[in-house]
Amino acid sequence: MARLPAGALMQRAAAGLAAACADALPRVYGSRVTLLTGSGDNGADTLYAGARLARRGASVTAVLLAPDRTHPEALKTLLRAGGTTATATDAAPLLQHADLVLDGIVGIGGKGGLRPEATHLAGLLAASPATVVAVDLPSGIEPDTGEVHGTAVRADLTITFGTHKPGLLIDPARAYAGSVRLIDIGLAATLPHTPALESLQHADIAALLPRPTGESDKYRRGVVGIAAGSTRYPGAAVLAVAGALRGGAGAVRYVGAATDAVLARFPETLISHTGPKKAGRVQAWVAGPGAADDPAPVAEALATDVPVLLDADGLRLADRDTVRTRKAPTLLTPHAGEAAALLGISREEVEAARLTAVRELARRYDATVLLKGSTTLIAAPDPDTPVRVNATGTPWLATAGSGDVLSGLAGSLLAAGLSPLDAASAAAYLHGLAGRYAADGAPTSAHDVAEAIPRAWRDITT
Ligand SMILES: NC(=O)C1=CN([C@@H]2O[C@H](COP(=O)(O)OP(=O)(O)OC[C@H]3O[C@@H](n4cnc5c(N)ncnc54)[C@H](O)[C@@H]3O)[C@@H](O)[C@H]2O)[C@@H](O)CC1
Ligand SMILES: Nc1ncnc2c1ncn2[C@@H]1O[C@H](COP(=O)(O)OP(=O)(O)O)[C@@H](O)[C@H]1O
Repeated sequence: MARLPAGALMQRAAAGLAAACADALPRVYGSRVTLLTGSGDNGADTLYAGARLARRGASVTAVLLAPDRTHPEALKTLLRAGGTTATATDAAPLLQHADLVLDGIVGIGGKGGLRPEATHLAGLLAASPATVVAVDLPSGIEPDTGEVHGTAVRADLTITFGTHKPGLLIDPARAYAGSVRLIDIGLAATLPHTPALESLQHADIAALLPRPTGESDKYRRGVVGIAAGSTRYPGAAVLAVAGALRGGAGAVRYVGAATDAVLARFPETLISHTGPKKAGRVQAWVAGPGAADDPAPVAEALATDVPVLLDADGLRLADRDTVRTRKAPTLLTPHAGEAAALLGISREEVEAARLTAVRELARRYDATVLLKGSTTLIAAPDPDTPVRVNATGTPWLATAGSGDVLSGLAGSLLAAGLSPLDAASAAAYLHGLAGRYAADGAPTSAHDVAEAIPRAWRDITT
């Protein structure tokens, strides 16, 4: 992100910060505020905000990480307002007895984790009962990727300026930010034209969802083929069909070994007793959930000229060169473990660097990739397309089979004519919202999530 000189923008940032701190304190007058002030503009923000709080009667002390490189004007302003300074060696009692701590060690200029002195302060802060407000972003997280290298500040509240940074949206860094409040300081004209990330909201998703018209019939609305399930895992087929039936396609066609289980639950499913190749008219295939070790249906689906979504076993069974060279688009929907296997790295490495992982998979497979988990990310094969971060969801979705529901839902949207990027984005959004409704603060099941999809759809579109 381009950096701008201080000045008016910094004053706006400081005003917003001071107002947020005042909201977070029972009262400003007489409260004890400690500033963790680094040598950059992020530190200067704390000094200007601290000056505003000092003028309102707070007792404000700035712990200066680099006393000789502190922003001189900002420091003068704090001192004039009655604030005081301390060095890092005196920080322990100041942090322990503060009501509120403003973290301005580093902002968007901090890369590669905190340096030792800052690490020490972050450790002391973790043991403090004070409310921690991070300036722009919590110090120590990687602003542009959401990675965390070593110790980082854990904030209760982050006041961010102008735009959300990727690190505030992607785990693991996201978890360090607490609640995030965006303040508009007039940066819009200076932000990059194409963002690195985008996060679709209700109205964006509503505009993508298919709507039947007077001319619609089941074939025009799209037929989604589900090649899933096995004698070992029949439930995966049932759940993928459950998701597909709620995804906007006009019909769901099933091929596989779980016909009886699928029909028992969903008699409206069309059944084909062949593989995908001869199954009849289908506008998009979902291949892989519960497929166990049979590569044939996956290979047959990939040999068609319609979009294919590969999930679960399908990811393992598919041939990478076939995916890369097919003409019709492919959508991959791995969780972190599956992504790790495809990339030849560990699950932990994927979870620590989700943005890199999803981009790399999209590049290697020349496919759209939806990486599931605590932060769901969707990357298109074109590296210049912003990665999408899903805004809905709940950890209650981490329940067996909920991924199968997602694959059916996304496949149905593909069959209805959405591009892989839009189908994946809309499916993740609906699925996350349905997960929240189904769970409502208590454990839920994949089937409940599927049944909550229509409510999520209605909420988005009405
Ligand atoms: N237009 C803008 O971009 C605005 C930026 N503002 C603030 O300016 C910040 C960016 O300021 P800067 O570019 O000066 O950068 P930072 O203040 O984020 O960090 C740079 C300073 O931190 C030190 N540092 C770097 N990495 C470190 C590490 N790992 N551990 C400890 N110290 C480290 C460096 O020596 C450098 O002096 C934003 O985050 C925001 O708070 C606001 O004032 C509003 C306007
Ligand atoms: N910690 C989490 N927070 C939010 N959502 C999660 C979390 N863990 C998993 N999920 C979501 O739950 C679903 C699980 O899918 P998946 O791992 O494929 O399960 P399964 O293979 O059992 O169907 C995905 O939509 C994923 O994004």
